[in-house]
Amino acid sequence: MVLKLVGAPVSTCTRRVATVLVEKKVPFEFIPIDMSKGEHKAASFVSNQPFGQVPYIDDDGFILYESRAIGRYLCDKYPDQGAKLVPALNDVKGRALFEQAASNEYQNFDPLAYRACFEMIFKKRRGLTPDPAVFEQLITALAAKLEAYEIILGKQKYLAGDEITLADLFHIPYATTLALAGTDIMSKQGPNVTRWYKELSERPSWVAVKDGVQSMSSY
Ligand SMILES: N[C@@H](CCC(=O)N[C@@H](CS)C(=O)NCC(=O)O)C(=O)O
Repeated sequence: MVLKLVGAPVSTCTRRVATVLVEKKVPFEFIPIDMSKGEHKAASFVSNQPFGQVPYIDDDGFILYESRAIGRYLCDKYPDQGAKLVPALNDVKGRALFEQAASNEYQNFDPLAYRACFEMIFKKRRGLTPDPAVFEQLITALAAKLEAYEIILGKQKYLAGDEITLADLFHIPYATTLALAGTDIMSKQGPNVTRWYKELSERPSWVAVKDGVQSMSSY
């Protein structure tokens, strides 16, 4: 049975998963959830995603949520299909460097990037008033983190080495949404971050889903 991706077409986390599905060339059926109607809080949804957040996948009855966990699952299930994205299990050092880079995304990049996007974009959707001063503080803090990225990416092509991994791809949804929030931080931090961000934002898997996820029946 074809894998089902249950999510919202332009949610950042749903598009994170869809990007990996496209990278791994996994056909999927997209089941859209209308968050404006609160469908993600309905009992039928919460029975599969107890936090009432999109997305989750239904892989022939196997239910999994958390976008990054889904990405890892897809790479483990389809190691020889599509882009590799995660070092092999027996590549102990490669695996450790991948997890180091993935932690950077989750701990150093995502909290600040998410809050900056929340301040200028998501607040408006909820009828709240953005605070540009808070946004600027967050962007200043994020710029300090990106100074470390500039050093890392000056020594290697990607965050975990010279091969692209999930750790790079996981950044794309919020890195690109930052531009919509009104900052060019990803393009002016330094030549290495600029080069890395440009490549990620133009990656075909992201281009295929960035304007809204749709089912993919074949590749
Ligand atoms: N850590 C979760 C976060 C999921 C998440 O926050 N999803 C957002 C949309 S991108 C959501 O459903 N927000 C609604 C809510 O939290 O009530 C993941 O990576 O899947």
